[in-house]
Amino acid sequence: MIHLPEAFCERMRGLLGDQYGEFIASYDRDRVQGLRLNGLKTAGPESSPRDLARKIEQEAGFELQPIPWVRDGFYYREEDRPGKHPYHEAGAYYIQEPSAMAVVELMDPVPGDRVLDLCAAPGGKTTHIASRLKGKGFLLSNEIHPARAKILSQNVERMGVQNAVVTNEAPERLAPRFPEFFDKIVVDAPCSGEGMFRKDPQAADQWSPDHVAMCAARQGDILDQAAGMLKPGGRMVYSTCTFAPEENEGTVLHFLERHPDFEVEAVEGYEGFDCGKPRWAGVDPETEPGGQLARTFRIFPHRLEGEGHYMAVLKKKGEAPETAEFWAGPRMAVRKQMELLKDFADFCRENLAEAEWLADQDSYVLFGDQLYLTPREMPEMAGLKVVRPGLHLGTLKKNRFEPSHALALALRPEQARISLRLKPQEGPVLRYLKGETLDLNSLEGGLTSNGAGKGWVLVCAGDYSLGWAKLTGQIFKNHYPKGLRWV
Ligand SMILES: C[S@@+](CC[C@H](N)C(=O)[O-])C[C@H]1O[C@@H](n2cnc3c(N)ncnc32)[C@H](O)[C@@H]1O
Repeated sequence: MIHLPEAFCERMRGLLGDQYGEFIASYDRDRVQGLRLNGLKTAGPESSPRDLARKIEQEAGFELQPIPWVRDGFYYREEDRPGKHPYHEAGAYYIQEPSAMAVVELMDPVPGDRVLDLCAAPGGKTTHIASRLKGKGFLLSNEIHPARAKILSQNVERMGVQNAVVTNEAPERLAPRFPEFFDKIVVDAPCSGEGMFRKDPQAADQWSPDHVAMCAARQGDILDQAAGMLKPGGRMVYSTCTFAPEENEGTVLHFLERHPDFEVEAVEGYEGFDCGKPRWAGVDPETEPGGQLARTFRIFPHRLEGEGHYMAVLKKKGEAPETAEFWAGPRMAVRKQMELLKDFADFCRENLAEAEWLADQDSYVLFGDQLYLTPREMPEMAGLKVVRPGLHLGTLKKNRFEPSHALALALRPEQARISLRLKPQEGPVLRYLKGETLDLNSLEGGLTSNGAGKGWVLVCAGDYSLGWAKLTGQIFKNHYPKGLRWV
């Protein structure tokens, strides 16, 4: 039984009126659990999300039910524990609270967009955006807290994202660097977390009216910085996981007062979503210009199977400028270092089935001996705290190239010359995740070799790449990173 703060209950009673009983009763029910399929890993040209979910159900023994407002989202049963399955390590899906999945659905990023996720850790919205971008366009995922930025980067890696850069900056340091740069921005703001009380009872202990007021002030500051980074005509989604009107309608109302170049866009929600509540922010809906706050969305736990969320789709008036300028500096420098990339080129020829990694040399960047593939559209980043400048390809060692774990996760099985597809549930895949050496003689099938008998092997759980092993004779030397190994 969760202990809810008395002042919170009082306020919700006043706001919800005769719905309060149902609302408060929802805290006694088990919370619903959701996962979102990773379109970067599961995208087959002919498969619908439901077909892919059926396949995962059969292979992993889960029971999945569609989340109605999310194309790739599914409810799962707690006892299936998908977070402890090899498919989770392979980035086949991301575990995410179902109502939180609505944010990126409303934002609707499309391949080629330049997107900023300003408050991004641990990466729910970022990995959703990346899945929608399908590797095309540019995603800047930022997180202010260093430790959380690291976790964000690890999740970006696990999901096999190629075109995202992760930074660890305060919004006010990013804003002057990217004036009117992004097509879309998500501000999933730090908030008082009233929608998290079931998941995280500690959030209830930390709640206070002063904390709500502090969050509202901070949200306004973050939104002000974000506003300058959005192109005219661009779309910004503001969201919180709290019910407090000060942090929702109130924050949006004051933002619109300060930024008359923005308006709330009229987009379609899902039938169970509630409208924003202007009156809760002290605004008479009859007199509010354009009824804008009523075009924002609320998800309540007693009305839908989710913990609760608030979302506003904000549009910057005007037309996007035609021109786009990109940074060319370090790429030119890398060109001069092409002979250093020779070992990488040899690695690709010997171990990858497709030479596509060599095609776009302008995007390779070296940091010391670490080689990265940066998004084509990466802007000037010098002077910013960059946690991940793009896809980490590997390390240039003396006369050889050692591929990174991130590269393994970004490849599909058919892109490797030798791949080992292990059954997702059985002994060998678990032994691989524990860091053990595998012996070809003890494995039943699963090895696909395109002519090569030795070299780097892409180890997969079913159809999803998990990591590297090195095959010599009959032995697969395990290269699953030590820090990730299962115990
Ligand atoms: C609601 S969480 C983001 C969740 C994330 N979008 C996701 O989907 O996984 C808000 C994040 O904002 C960060 N944050 C805290 N203060 C901030 C500030 N002043 N500016 C920007 N971000 C801040 C927090 O560290 C936290 O990671």
